[in-house]
Amino acid sequence: MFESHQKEVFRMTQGIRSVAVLGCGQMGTGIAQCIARDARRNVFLHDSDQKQLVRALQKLNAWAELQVSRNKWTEEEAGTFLKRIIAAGSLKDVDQTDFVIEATVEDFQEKSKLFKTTCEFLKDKPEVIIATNTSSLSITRLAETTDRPSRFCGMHFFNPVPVMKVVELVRGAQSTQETVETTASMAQIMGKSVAFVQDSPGFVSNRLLMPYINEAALAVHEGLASVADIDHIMREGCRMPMGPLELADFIGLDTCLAIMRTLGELGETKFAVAPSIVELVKERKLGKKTGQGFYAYTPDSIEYPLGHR
Ligand SMILES: NC(=O)c1ccc[n+]([C@@H]2O[C@H](COP(=O)([O-])OP(=O)(O)OC[C@H]3O[C@@H](n4cnc5c(N)ncnc54)[C@H](O)[C@@H]3O)[C@@H](O)[C@H]2O)c1
Repeated sequence: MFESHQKEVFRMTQGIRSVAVLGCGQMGTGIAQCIARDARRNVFLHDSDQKQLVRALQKLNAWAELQVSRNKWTEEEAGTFLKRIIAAGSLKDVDQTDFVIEATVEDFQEKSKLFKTTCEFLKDKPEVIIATNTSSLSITRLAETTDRPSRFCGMHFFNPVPVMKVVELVRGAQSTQETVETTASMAQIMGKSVAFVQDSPGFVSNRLLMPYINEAALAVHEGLASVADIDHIMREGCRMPMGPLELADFIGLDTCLAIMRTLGELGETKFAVAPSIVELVKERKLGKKTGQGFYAYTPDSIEYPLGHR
């Protein structure tokens, strides 16, 4: 049974030799790492901000070096891993790939603009699946902004990608069974298990997680306790691995705010966003990635480990 499933995963993914990752912030970098490390495929990294691209390559290099210095990999293994990672000269290079994973900002207009251009470059490759790592946006509506709604679906990874083992797989109204199965197989060769969820704001994870984070931010706003004490209570009293506010900083407050606004589409007043989150985002205090959010971070604490074997 297990063997026949493995064979099927192999069959679904054998034609996929190169994967494009669009957007290489914290999620895109982690996704690229799993494609090169676990799926053993080439990965084309693209970002509209050259600095982010350089930063992603530096992180992946540093991670490979760490594997060697800890005797987990030989120099040759590290070299093979790094050879699979290619900085795309431009978005046009997407035409050299067989599968696309989008991980740019959580903004419907931005993502749909990017899909439009991506599809122009992919016009001779209608078979290529586009998967989006959106945390909350409608897969069906995003699919409609592409030229291939049947070959589009949601592939929601968790942060940090190389460490977290599950992917929420979200089918759009027009996604075919083959699209879903191929994407699920891709997730599996990247070392992830798959949970199938309906296309609804925030899917399952963020529908449950964001109200919790928002409530913690409201508690700060109301002066119920300090940021550190709220996190301490939830870590030590409720056995959460991270407190809600450090988790919000880790995710990125801009991403949290965007997700919460999408949850507002559910029409429930319980999703009214805490003023402290809106204020921090206005001040570009986006959490760990900018060095300041609910907490302040020193420059060397901004980098997080990308997963150790
Ligand atoms: N942060 C999390 O915990 C988390 C978890 C799961 C899913 N996500 C989702 O993943 C996506 C990315 O989140 P992130 O945390 O990596 O954000 P991030 O801010 O770290 O990175 C976003 C990257 O996208 C790039 N970008 C923006 N517009 C672009 C464009 N038009 N073309 C190419 N690149 C572009 C930015 O330069 C940046 O490097 C979002 O949709 C988010 O909701 C985030």
